[in-house]
Amino acid sequence: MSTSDHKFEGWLGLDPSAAEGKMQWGEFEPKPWEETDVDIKVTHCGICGSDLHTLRSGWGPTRYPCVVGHEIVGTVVRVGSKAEGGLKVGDRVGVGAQSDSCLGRKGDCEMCATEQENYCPAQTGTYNSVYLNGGKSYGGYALYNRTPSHFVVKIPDAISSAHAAPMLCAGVTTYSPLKHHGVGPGKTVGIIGLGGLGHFGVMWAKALKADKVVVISRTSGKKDDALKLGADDFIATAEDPEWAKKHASTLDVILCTVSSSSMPLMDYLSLLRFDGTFVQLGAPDDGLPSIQQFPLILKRLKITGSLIGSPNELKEMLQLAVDQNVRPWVDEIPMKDANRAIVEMEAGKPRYRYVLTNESRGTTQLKAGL
Ligand SMILES: NC(=O)c1ccc[n+]([C@@H]2O[C@H](COP(=O)([O-])OP(=O)(O)OC[C@H]3O[C@@H](n4cnc5c(N)ncnc54)[C@H](O)[C@@H]3O)[C@@H](O)[C@H]2O)c1
Ligand SMILES: [Zn+2]
Repeated sequence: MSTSDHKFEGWLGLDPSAAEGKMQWGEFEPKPWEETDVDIKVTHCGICGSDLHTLRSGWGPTRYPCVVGHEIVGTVVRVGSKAEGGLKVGDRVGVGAQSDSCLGRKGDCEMCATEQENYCPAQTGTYNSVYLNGGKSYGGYALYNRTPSHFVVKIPDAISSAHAAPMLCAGVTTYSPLKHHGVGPGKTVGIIGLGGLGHFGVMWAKALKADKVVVISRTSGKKDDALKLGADDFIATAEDPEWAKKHASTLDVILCTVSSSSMPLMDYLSLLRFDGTFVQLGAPDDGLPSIQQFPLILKRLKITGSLIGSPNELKEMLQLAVDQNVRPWVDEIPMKDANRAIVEMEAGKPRYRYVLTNESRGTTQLKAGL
């Protein structure tokens, strides 16, 4: 099919019940085409925790109909005459959680000028967002995707599409803060929550040669996995009341990927050494627990956050994955089973990322499978 004269098809969330596995297959109107755009035949799309927050309007009202999915890999089928990056029809490419920014079109933008496009105030999310030309953004639980070329990255030959997909959000969201906060030799790192983001956090911290990586989880159910992923130690907070005391002041940098507000934040902070940094990545629907001042004051602690990664960081991370042989643990699930997959994601089943796949499935088969 030519993508120029068709609507696209995908899994539409129509109201918050979509997050309970009630997405419906249907047509949507991609953004109006611009010559800087690329159309991609989606072969793979990872399922990120953010897809669930958005489907259920957890972060405020979602712009339904909404097609989620921002760990997209596929094949280029159409390239605009002004596309960047030497992209060609047939290239294997990826799109992460950001699909546009002002790129200077709105005047001076310090973030775009310094290649930190992910912090551009006018950034467009890959779904549930609006482009500067007024079109809505739709994600990768679909057959096709249209994205401005600046936010389309080539996938290195050495990385399979199923492995590349989760790197584009979960991967870069953990890689970027580890790099930014100087994780490497001499640093000890804690990763709270072993899910899609968390399992990448462990692997990147090891690939960056951190001295020690500790996983902090509620139970010891994932301990063996954590050690296989490269972790040096594991803390099960629900199984040892003394955990915070035993491990006090041992970590330099903590990434917190927990997506619910019921977390012992002050105990987590007590694990940091003097001058340590706590990076919140998880984005609970109902915010974070309150913070007491003295632990911060007494150890000069820093609490910060981090948002996905820039196009340059995506490229850097893919290269690190090639050089250090970092690959996520994925389960491939046919696109037709997306509703089942998101219900299982909500229940915490993936070990550690589900990737929806359209490979060798046409529209007819998808419809037949509904
Ligand atoms: N900051 C960003 O740029 C960014 C990017 C992507 C995702 N996110 C957010 O990160 C969060 C995690 O996303 P994900 O895709 O890794 O989800 P996930 O479900 O794969 O992983 C979350 C993990 O946290 C664990 N967990 C939940 N509560 C916990 C607790 N109290 N203690 C310890 N572990 C706990 C869960 O069991 C699960 O393993 C979501 O809120 C998502 O929206 C943020
Ligand atoms: Zn994501």
